[in-house]
Amino acid sequence: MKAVHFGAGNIGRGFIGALLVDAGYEVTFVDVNEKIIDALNERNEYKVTVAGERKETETVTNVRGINSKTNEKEAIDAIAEADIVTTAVGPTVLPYIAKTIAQGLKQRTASKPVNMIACENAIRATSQLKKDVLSHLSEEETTALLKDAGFADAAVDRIVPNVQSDDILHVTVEPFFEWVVEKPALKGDAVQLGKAVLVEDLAPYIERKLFTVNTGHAVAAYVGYRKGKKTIKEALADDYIKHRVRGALNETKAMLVEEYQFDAEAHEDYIDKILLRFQNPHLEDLVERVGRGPIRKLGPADRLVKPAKYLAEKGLHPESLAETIFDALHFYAEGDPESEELRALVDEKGYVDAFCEISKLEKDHPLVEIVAKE
Ligand SMILES: NC(=O)c1ccc[n+]([C@@H]2O[C@H](COP(=O)([O-])OP(=O)(O)OC[C@H]3O[C@@H](n4cnc5c(N)ncnc54)[C@H](O)[C@@H]3O)[C@@H](O)[C@H]2O)c1
Ligand SMILES: O=P(O)(O)OC[C@@H](O)[C@@H](O)[C@H](O)[C@H](O)CO
Repeated sequence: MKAVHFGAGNIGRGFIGALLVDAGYEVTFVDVNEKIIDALNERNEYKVTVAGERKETETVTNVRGINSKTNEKEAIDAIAEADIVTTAVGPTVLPYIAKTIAQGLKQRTASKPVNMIACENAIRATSQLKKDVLSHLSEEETTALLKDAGFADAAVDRIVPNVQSDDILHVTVEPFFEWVVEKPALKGDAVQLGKAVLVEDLAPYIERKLFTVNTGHAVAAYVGYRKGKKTIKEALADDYIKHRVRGALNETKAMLVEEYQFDAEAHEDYIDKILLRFQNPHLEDLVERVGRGPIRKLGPADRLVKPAKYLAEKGLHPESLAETIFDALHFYAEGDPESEELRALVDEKGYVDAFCEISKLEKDHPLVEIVAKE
C-alpha cells in the first residue's frame, strides 16, 4: 500500500507517517524543506523517541521524500499511485497544496479507492481541502473522481514539540496519541488506518480536542509569553497560569457539555489528563511553538473565539477566554509571519479593532465588549 503524506514536520514524522508505516504503507513524504527531503532519501528511515517515564526510540522505515518545490511532477505521479493521501502542513497551507493533489488525482488510471485525510488542528480541515482540490477540477472530472475518492475529516492529537537534535529527522513525541477519522466519508471496504479510531460523526471529537487540548495549550502559551515563560511545562508550574488554563477549560467545558451532552465528570477527567500531558517532565515544548500563528488561533472558528463567542451570545461571561484573547493580541514569536502581521495590525488599529478584524466580529458583539474591558 502506498501513502503520500504532505508535511514531513513534527506531526508528519512523529505521528501520522509513523502510524501509516506501522499499518503497512510505504510512506512518501512531500515537503518544501530540501534538507529534510534529502535526509529522508539518503536514509529511508528516521528515529522517533517516545518521551515517557522510560525513553524509547523506534526506527520508522520504508519512507522516502519528494521536494514539491523543485519536483512537483514527481509528487503528482506519487499521488496518482497512492491509496491514501494525508496532510500535516498547517490549515493555512492546504489551499497551496490542493492543485498538486488535484493533478495527481486526475492522473489516476487504476480503479481502486483513494482516501484523503487532512490531519490539521482545525474543524473539518479535510472538507476544506476537498473544496480546494475540487476547485481545480471540472464538473465531469469531479463526478468521476468522487466515485472512488474519499475525503474524511479527522482529529489528530499528539504533542510533538520542536526539539534541537544533531539528527534533522529525529523527532521526540509524547506517549499519548489519538487519531480519530470520520468513517462514512472513507471510500473502499478495507481502508487500513492502523491505530486510528473510526467514528460515525467527527464533530464531538474534533471540538472536544480543539476546545480542550488546543484551547488549554493556547492559554498556557499566551499567558506564559506575557509572563516570560519559555516552555509550556514552565508555564504550568506557575499557579496563576495553571488557574488561568483551568478557568478557560471550565468555560469551554460549559459549551461542550451543552452542545454534545458530554458527561461532565468524564470531561473533568479528560481535562485532568490533558493538564498532566502539558506538564510532561520529559518534553520541552516551547511557548513560541504553541503560540505561533496567532491570527489563525484568533480566527472565528478556532480555539479561543468560537467557544467564547458561543458563551457570550448566550449572555454568559467567558472572562478567562476573553483575557486570553487579549493576551494573544500581544504575542510575538521571531520568524513567525503571523506574529509580524498581528503586531502591524495592532499598531495600526489598536487592540479592539484588530481583534474585530481577525475574529470577524462586529464591534458591538458581546464578546468584543468583554475583550474591550481587558
Ligand atoms: N506538533 C503537534 O503537536 C501537532 C499535534 C496535532 C496536530 N498538529 C497539526 O499538524 C499540522 C502540522 O504541524 P507540525 O507541528 O507538524 O508543524 P511543522 O512546522 O513541524 O511541520 C509542517 C511541515 O509542513 C511543511 N510544509 C509547509 N508548506 C508546505 C507545502 N506547501 N508543501 C509541503 N509541505 C509544506 C513544512 O516544511 C514542515 O515540514 C498543523 O496543522 C498542526 O496544527 C500538530
Ligand atoms: O498546532 P497548532 O499551532 O494548531 O497548535 C499548537 C499546539 O497546541 C498543538 O500543536 C498541540 O501540540 C497538538 O494539537 C496536540 O495534539
